[in-house]
Amino acid sequence: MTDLAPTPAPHAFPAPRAQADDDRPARQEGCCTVRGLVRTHRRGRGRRATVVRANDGIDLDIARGEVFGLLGPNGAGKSTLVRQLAGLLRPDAGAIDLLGHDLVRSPHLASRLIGYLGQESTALDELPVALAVETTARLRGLDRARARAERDAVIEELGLAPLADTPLRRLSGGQRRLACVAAALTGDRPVLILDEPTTGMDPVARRAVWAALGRRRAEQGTTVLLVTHNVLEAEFVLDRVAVVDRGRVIACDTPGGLKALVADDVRLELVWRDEPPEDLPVVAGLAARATRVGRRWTLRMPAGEARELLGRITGGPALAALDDFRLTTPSLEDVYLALGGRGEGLVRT
Ligand SMILES: Nc1ncnc2c1ncn2[C@@H]1O[C@H](COP(=O)(O)OP(=O)(O)OP(=O)(O)O)[C@@H](O)[C@H]1O
Repeated sequence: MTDLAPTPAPHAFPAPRAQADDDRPARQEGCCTVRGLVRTHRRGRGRRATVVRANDGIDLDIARGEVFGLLGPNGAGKSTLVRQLAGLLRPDAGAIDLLGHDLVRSPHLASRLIGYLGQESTALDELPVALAVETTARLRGLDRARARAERDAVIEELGLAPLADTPLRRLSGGQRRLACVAAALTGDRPVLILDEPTTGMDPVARRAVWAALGRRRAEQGTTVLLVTHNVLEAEFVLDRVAVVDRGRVIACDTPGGLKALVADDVRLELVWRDEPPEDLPVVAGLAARATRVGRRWTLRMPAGEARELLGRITGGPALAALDDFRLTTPSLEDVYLALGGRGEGLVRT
């Protein structure tokens, strides 16, 4: 497949309140400020123990009403960061201000301000979906009538009505995740922190989640902090994104602003039927520059060079070894690679 056009957005969020005309959210009142955050984990026991610097001096500024993302591969330090913001993990050093509160000194305040969805949430597994949502709402301080009203609304909103009476442990992975998102959305929290909320979900469920978050942002000014390693989602749903690698923020901007860093380039993807024919000079010349995932080679280069290369590949013997190729405008993944990030942990579907 050849595709020179940018992929269309599957879902566009409603604009945040007071958004500017360009795609850059207007600078609003601060929601969360992080300065110099350091958190280490000890791995192993005894003399063999090593220390992992999971967050290595993180600075962030998140505005109210913003949908802000943390993008990075496995082990980059995203969950460690959001668990500190949610008051579940104490930083070794640094400061976190959330809506004017010092969360390092008073981590217990986080649970009153934040609706948090962690990567693993098994606490609700034995409960039917409706009761899990209602219980979460009650735990977050809603009276019974309001908790039930929120339960019914969010179950409807996320299309969970047919599963309302099914215990979470009997659901598929994606359905279970959707039920956990439903629970996380209850309780009118001004800030939602969701760690890979759409993992395992089909496109319909994902769209329902993005719509629900967009609605809360548009109607209540809710601030949303999302963790993802899905570069496509990051492009479509986030106002701004911090690219995290090895415990550090290596870039932070709007998806458009980040992509401008590599705007003069295009991305060339080559999918080989079998082993790439590296004995052919044109292929051998690309081998060292390509990022390889299985039989897929990805390269970023100026548009003219890509056209010339494709001409040589498709006009010569290399064509017989080629299963598919694709020429596209750069994505956040290209930005990530250009910044020195490791691309193999990122998801593109
Ligand atoms: N409880 C822990 N004990 C020891 N090491 C940990 C612990 N939690 C995280 N780590 C390590 O800290 C680093 C950052 O992990 P973290 O879970 O924050 O990354 P992540 O970006 O959220 O990854 P993923 O996308 O896989 O969820 C990794 O090297 C990880 O192995």
